[in-house]
Amino acid sequence: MTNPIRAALLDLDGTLLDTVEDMLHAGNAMLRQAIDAEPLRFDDAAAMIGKGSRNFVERAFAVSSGQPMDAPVDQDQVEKWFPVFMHHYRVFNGKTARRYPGVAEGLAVMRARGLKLAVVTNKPSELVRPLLERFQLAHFFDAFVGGGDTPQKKPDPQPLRHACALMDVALESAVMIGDSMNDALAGRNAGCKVLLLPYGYNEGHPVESLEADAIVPTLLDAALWIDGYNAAQ
Ligand SMILES: O=C(O)COP(=O)(O)O
Ligand SMILES: [Mg+2]
Repeated sequence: MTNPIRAALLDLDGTLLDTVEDMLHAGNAMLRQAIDAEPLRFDDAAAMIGKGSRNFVERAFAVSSGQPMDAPVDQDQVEKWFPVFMHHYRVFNGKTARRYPGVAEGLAVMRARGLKLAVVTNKPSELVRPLLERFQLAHFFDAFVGGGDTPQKKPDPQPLRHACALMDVALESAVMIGDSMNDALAGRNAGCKVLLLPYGYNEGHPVESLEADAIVPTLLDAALWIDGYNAAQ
């Protein structure tokens, strides 16, 4: 029985847009106010992105006090300063971000083939559409699922299920395209195909070490991989 791919679920940070500096600036503005700490470095911030903004704030406090990023931190402090981080994040959202090569081209090919497209990101939901509009990408998408739209975030499959329900597509007919273990695990757990891009943020777990149907260099290559897959069905 044939089962062509009818929908693509796209991760945002590290897949569509390079957003490290937005998060780095917001994190450092918060840390300056909270504990007058040494600023986070670019490489630290890149490794800390993946499990949503509250987790980024926890990691910011851990790293700025010289701990490994997933060391336990004072949750009262996180509770207090998370809204301050979000205030700065709203201000910086998209200011220093950039589109990765092949993104608009890849999305255009997927749309031309009739695929439904959703963004499935752990970035807080309120920031998702304004950011994609700023980069002229929002119009490609049928659905937007961000952090807070489902009780659980990636790597839980919940947000992928929600996106497929919104688009009326079976999970088995969808491919999750992302940059990290959160995307790979969520995709596998949901029963989707998984494509990974090597240029994003992987929390120290290179995409080569993750379970996927393929690693593709750009989103345009992802679109061509889907063409090849569907032609073979
Ligand atoms: O906000 C994050 O931590 C990661 O967002 P992403 O799911 O779009 O990679
Ligand atoms: Mg990502």
